[in-house]
Amino acid sequence: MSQDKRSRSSKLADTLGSDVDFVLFGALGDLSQRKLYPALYQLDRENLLADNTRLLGVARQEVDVEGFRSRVEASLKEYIKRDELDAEVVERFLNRLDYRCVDATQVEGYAGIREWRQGAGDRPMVVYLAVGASLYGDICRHLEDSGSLDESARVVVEKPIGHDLESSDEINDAIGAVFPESRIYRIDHYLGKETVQNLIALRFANPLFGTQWNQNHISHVEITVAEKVGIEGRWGYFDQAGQLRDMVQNHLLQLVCLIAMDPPANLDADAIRDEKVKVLKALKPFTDDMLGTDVVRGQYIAGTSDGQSVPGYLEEPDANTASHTETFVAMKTEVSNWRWAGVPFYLRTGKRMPEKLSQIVIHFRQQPHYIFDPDQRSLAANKLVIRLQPDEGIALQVLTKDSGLDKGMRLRPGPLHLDFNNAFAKTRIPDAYERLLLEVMKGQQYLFVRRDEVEHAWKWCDSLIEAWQERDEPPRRYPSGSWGPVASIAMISQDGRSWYEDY
Ligand SMILES: NC(=O)C1=CN([C@@H]2O[C@H](COP(=O)(O)OP(=O)(O)OC[C@H]3O[C@@H](n4cnc5c(N)ncnc54)[C@H](OP(=O)(O)O)[C@@H]3O)[C@@H](O)[C@H]2O)C=CC1
Ligand SMILES: O=C1O[C@H](COP(=O)(O)O)[C@@H](O)[C@H](O)[C@H]1O
Repeated sequence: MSQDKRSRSSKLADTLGSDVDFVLFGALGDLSQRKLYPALYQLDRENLLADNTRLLGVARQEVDVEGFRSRVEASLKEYIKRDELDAEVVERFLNRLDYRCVDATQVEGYAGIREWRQGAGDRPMVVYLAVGASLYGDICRHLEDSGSLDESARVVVEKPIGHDLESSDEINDAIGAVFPESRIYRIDHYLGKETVQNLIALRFANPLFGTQWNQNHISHVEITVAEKVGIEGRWGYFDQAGQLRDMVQNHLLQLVCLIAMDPPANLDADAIRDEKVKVLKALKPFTDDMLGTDVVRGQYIAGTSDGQSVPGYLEEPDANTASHTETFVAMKTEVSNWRWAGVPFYLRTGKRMPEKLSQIVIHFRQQPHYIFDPDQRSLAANKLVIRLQPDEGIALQVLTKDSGLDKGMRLRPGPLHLDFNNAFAKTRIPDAYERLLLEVMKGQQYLFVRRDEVEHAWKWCDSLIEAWQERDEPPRRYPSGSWGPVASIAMISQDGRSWYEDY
């Protein structure tokens, strides 16, 4: 066996161990092209796809296998950096692909999928639903009725699952009628981000933080997920959803869970998910009287992005000019339990902000007795800044003595800084979908969302949506390229605080 082959085999034994048959519904859609093929290619390049792993693309368009492979090759060329495109790996990857034209709503077409699976032996089947959630029920049922499934089959579903608790229950029931929970992988791609997983390591591997992580030592928590992009031509989807359903119900609440949860007994999927559910259950529900003080909804108007003029939300292609859908939301919430009582969690997320920035800031309390210059009192607290993207890293703001003979005991804030790109320079930070696809192939569920998590997240969001609907107020306008409505600054400053924008 060559050295190369040997290292490939041992890597597989550590990570993957078996071949998989992917059946990808929505094989010609945006998600597949932008995220899934590039992620699978990267896994192949890293020798993490076992030799006989195959993928069957499924969509309604009439394309032959060669045409399908050319489309996938074009996606790789568009979304993979040039120096990461290896012709040999591209060819190996494309040879794994096959295609069937199937209308997912018609059971007749599924015979093609069943035939493709014949002779698969004990190779597990992973059905990936990169289609709208309204098709999930039909697809699961038809896969079963056509005899295409076996005990090995896992299903991967994308967010959003429904638009409220009731509709998510219907979708989850339809999937659950065919697949047991242990074989359902609900994606929240934020859980696949390297820095998001790092929250678990940071909190539970460092006693320094473990002992301080509660209302005795932390005064408040900020989570910002700012996007520079607008709605990217997705008016039809986005206008029905809005930023609360698109980003808060899933990604931001998962971040809240990872920050607020108690230590799990171990790293098993259910141990982690049990703790996350406790956080979701403890979130303080919204009532009408909190809308004026604790929540701000915004919608972007025309402005600039990277120095270029960009249209407002209501001027986007296909826009309905009467829409009150929010593209920004800021809120103050609380996890009402022993650990976090009285600690506000300030969340904000919006589209068309000045930059792409996802970061969590943990603000520690001040010392009980302050002995330095009274003018510097506002400096005297530590902050832990966890930068999720871009420029992934962690910075702990500490206070030291300012140097110089004339400075006396003046304080100077400065970061103890861990920049992931510098610290781990030789390691490429993988895209979230690479990690998630790998975990699906390994049959591990800890990075996927369990049904009760989805339900409790919806229950909390529904309380806010109902309060909004009763008030029926238009969102506040904010210019593209700004940090959202001024009211979101007022919301936090009423507590004597401000959004943290340094790093
Ligand atoms: N795009 C993204 O960045 C993200 C997407 N998602 C979710 O992923 C899913 C897919 O999104 P996206 O890729 O953007 O959607 P697209 O509209 O770009 O793609 C949908 C795909 O589904 C296929 N399709 C639609 N109807 C049928 C049918 N009846 N039978 C078989 N195939 C069908 C389409 O092909 P054809 O018309 O040929 O049948 C196409 O390949 C959605 O649930 C979305 O919410 C989640 C996070 C991010
Ligand atoms: O799920 C979604 O996420 C993206 C933001 O993801 P990121 O990895 O770029 O932070 C968001 O733009 C999209 O509207 C939403 O559906």
